[in-house]
Amino acid sequence: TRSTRPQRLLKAVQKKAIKGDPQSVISTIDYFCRHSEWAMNVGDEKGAILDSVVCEVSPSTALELGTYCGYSAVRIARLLPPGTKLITLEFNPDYAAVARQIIEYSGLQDKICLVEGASGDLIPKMQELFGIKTLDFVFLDHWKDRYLPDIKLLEECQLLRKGSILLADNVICPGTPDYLEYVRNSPRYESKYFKSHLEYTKVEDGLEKSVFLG
Ligand SMILES: O=C(NCCCOCn1ccc2cnccc21)c1cc(-c2ccc(F)cc2)cc(O)c1O
Ligand SMILES: [Mg+2]
Repeated sequence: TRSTRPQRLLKAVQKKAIKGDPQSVISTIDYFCRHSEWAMNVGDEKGAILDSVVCEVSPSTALELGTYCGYSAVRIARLLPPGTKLITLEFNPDYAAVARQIIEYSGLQDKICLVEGASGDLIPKMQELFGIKTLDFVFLDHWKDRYLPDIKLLEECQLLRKGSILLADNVICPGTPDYLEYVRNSPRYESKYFKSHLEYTKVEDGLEKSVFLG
């Protein structure tokens, strides 16, 4: 049967990228998605904003919801200080299988812990599974209708502390209206919108950065 888009993206990485070089994996994926087949990676334009927030936060504990093919996991992990790990959660086993191989190809497998499952199931178990108390940084890039319930769950599970940073992809396209309304109006968050474009297109999209105030 026909290969899947993630499998074709993986093949392009294995053919064109330099093994062990995260930047070449990132550039190869961006080239493939711009010139061969669009795919829902955060992309180069929003990726640069993601990079700047990760560098600013320099997190000791980081969570990504929505791995897909591992593009943003590689972007984040390449910037993490030594000894820190990114936990990334993927619901779709086929996406996870491709992401593992792309992460390994980039040489960042020791900085990334990929977990398969649903956010609603994993979040309550994070402290016991990973021996963490709170999260310094969360990148939301999974089902858009799960952003709001999941940050409420992060609050309930005491996984956020004063100063924890949430960065949400796709707040315009496909859009996360209930999440935006909440973080922009809740006294417990200070929010800022970074205007950009949907990956590899001219369509407006953006990232919302929200600081938990405790
Ligand atoms: O849908 C998107 N992402 C989500 C994937 C499933 O995530 C499922 N998923 C991953 C962990 C996880 C954990 N728990 C539950 C569900 C969980 C997504 C979609 C678009 C997009 C924009 C315009 C279009 F015309 C078509 C698509 C762009 C993006 O940047 C996206 O991120
Ligand atoms: Mg996205």
